[in-house]
Amino acid sequence: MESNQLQSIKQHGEILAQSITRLSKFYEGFSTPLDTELQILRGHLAGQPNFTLAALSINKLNREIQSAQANIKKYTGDTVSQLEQAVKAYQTVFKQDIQVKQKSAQVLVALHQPIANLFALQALCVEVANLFSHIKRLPDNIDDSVKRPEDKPPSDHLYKAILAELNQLIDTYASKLPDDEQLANLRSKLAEGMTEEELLKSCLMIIRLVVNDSLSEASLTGKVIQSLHSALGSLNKNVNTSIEQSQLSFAARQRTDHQIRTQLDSIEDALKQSPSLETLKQQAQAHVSTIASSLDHREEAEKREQEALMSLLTAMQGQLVHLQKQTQFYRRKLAEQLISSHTDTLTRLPNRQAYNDRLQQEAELAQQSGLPLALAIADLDHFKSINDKFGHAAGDKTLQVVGKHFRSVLDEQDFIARWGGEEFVLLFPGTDASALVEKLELLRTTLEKIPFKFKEEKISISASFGGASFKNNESPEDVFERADKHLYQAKHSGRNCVVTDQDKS
Ligand SMILES: Nc1nc2c(ncn2[C@@H]2O[C@H](COP(=O)(O)OP(=O)(O)OP(=O)(O)O)[C@@H](O)[C@H]2O)c(=O)[nH]1
Repeated sequence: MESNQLQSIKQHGEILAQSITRLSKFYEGFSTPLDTELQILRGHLAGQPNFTLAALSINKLNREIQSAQANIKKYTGDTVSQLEQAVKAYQTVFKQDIQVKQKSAQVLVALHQPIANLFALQALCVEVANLFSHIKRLPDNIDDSVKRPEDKPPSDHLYKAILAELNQLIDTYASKLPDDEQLANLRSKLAEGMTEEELLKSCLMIIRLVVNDSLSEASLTGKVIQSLHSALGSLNKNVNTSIEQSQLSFAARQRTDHQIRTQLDSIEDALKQSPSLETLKQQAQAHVSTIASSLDHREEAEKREQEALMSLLTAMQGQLVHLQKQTQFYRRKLAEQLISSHTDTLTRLPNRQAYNDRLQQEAELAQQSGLPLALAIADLDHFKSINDKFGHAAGDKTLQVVGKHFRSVLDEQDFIARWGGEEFVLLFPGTDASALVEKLELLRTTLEKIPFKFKEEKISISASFGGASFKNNESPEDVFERADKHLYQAKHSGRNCVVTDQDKS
């Protein structure tokens, strides 16, 4: 009997351990503590399962899942910064409108508050959407002083700034919606230039896209997290129920064992004290039948217990499968988001966000190791004329070829990202000031040799470079500013040249 029971517990433990193994595979790499805890849980379920320790382990797992929310926090941060960009652009455009100015300022304050959860993010998105609903009143509301004649595209600083922001937002969404015609049209119209009214309408379209996307991301991620929590909660509840059942069955078995022992003691007493063989026979029969009935009860109870345990394990297995599916979906989604949020859609190079992340890493590494670090900005020369002369598609193609070329010339450890427009930003770990000049010269000279041909016309493309090396305790912003100044000098010295800190001294 005892061995039957052991056998059954062993089988159940094995089923659960198998499910946990599958779950571990899906979670693998998601987070190291999660991997470790799943391994511990597998240990508790291997051989003779220890449900008490397994319950503790599942509680820990619950906590680890919660820490996955830190990732969500990062995505929340990205969404908030996109919303902030959009609100700022909107605020600048409607600067004449006091009401908009006040409301935008309120929304910006709200965007700077800590965001407790995805629902709070959703509320912020709704707030931004409400703010932008003002644009519906655009034709009556917009100040005449900011209107321009239809045929004269505006070219002031503000217009350029909005254009750059819009281009960046379009890049972000183009990868998510590659077949969106409206987005593709908008991209080419932006490159051709547009009136302020058209620009405002484009702003509205992109803003709607950002808000809708943020809302759907927030609700999707919220649903997944909720589902993971509820699945782990049910699992935990089931393990606790199983422990309670085991305790109850143990007590019941103890009671039956006690009854059997009492009956056996009574037989022994009867053997000693019985006056005749006939009486002894009768007493022994009565005791044997009581023992037989106790054993029957015990067997039935064990069968019931086994059935209950089996159905509990089946339910747990179902929950684990559900959990696996959710986790797989969630991991894929996170990976996709991470890649698309760090890649420039046109050149497939890392984008500005990726550059910011990498810059932080490289600056920290350089500080720890004491190795040199340099950065540079590359800006194509007279790029506008390529667009003007050969069309926007030729301009796009040029950016792709140049991006690919720069990447192929650079060493593996060097980093390049598209900063925006016709500008690229580069990081050179372990590169000192003179090596920086050599590397930038190599990029420059090899670029001008690429044979570009548009509409049968051979043209040469060149770029200007501004480079700077990190000095002790210098902030990345200061180094970037210096590189930018050097780039400005390069442009004003006739273009197609490299200017770095070395040229200054
Ligand atoms: N085709 C294409 N053009 C772009 C893209 N992003 C920005 N541009 C264009 O790049 C041009 C940049 O022009 P400018 O800032 O005047 O610079 P430039 O003509 O290179 O002149 P210099 O930098 O002074 O040598 C503008 O016409 C933008 O419309 C893009 O993704 N594709």
